[in-house]
Amino acid sequence: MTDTQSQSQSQSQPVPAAAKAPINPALAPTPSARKDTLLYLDGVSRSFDGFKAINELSFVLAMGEMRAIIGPNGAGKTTMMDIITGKTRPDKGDVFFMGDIDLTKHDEPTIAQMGIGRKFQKPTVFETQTVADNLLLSLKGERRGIPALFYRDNRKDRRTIDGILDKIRLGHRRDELAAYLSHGQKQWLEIGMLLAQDPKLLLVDEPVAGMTDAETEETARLLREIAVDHSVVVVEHDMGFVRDLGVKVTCLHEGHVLSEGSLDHVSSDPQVVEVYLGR
Ligand SMILES: Nc1ncnc2c1ncn2[C@@H]1O[C@H](COP(=O)(O)OP(=O)(O)OP(=O)(O)O)[C@@H](O)[C@H]1O
Repeated sequence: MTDTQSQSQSQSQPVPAAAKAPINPALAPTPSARKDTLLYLDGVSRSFDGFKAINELSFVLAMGEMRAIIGPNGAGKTTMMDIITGKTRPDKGDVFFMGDIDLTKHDEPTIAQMGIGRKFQKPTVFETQTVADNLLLSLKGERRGIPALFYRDNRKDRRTIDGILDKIRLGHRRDELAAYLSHGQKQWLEIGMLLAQDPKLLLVDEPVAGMTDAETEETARLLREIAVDHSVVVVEHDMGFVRDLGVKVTCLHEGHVLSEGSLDHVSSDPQVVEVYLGR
């Protein structure tokens, strides 16, 4: 179904009560489409003490795509990320990475090594290390776990770190302790630490919470640049920022997809307005 079709459909039908919003089968992926996807979730459910945090969730991310996930508190956004990264096991459903890797069969460290990097809302940089050493400690490969003190720098790593520093707008702060960065710059450094692991997919949770307006705008630019050669899923409540990302949006509610499409389409969906944007 096209955006226009679903829009006109939602305009011509009465709006169901939000609490009883039906799971829309038109938003479910077709199994044959799985092989060309980076991320493929279908019929995924997960309960906590009988409460369905994720309920028949279907979600498909194309190779190279950046997607924004929105939705009210408790919609299941974090639990969905937890399921993708192996932190939480689904009770049922398919969760595939790169077409044929069944993520439900792997643990968290293995999934991270396979190329799914996650950034939590709160920055967790090493404050007592320099900006460059934070990146060095995050580089993928054999230096993992080697204290920076004993590590002999090499030209290739230095080039990689310089490239990341330029990208995350911190080249001029490379030798300063991370503790002296602003909140926004710490978020960029942590995004850089993800990039240092050379992930295929970045999951980024509320990156602009607590940022200044200027940092928020710069973060949208930064993620758009990163999305040129990475796939990205961004969870965010800041609609101005989501608009600046300029990507397809998925709105979750009660553990499943309520609406999906352009931001204009999703934000004019009466169900989304009722449960989220109109509040
Ligand atoms: N480990 C857990 N044990 C019990 N309930 C949980 C657990 N994890 C999540 N939940 C519940 O599942 C629901 C979905 O939570 P989740 O954190 O995924 O929502 P969210 O969309 O990320 O919300 P927010 O925007 O507030 O971060 C919530 O009602 C939450 O209380």
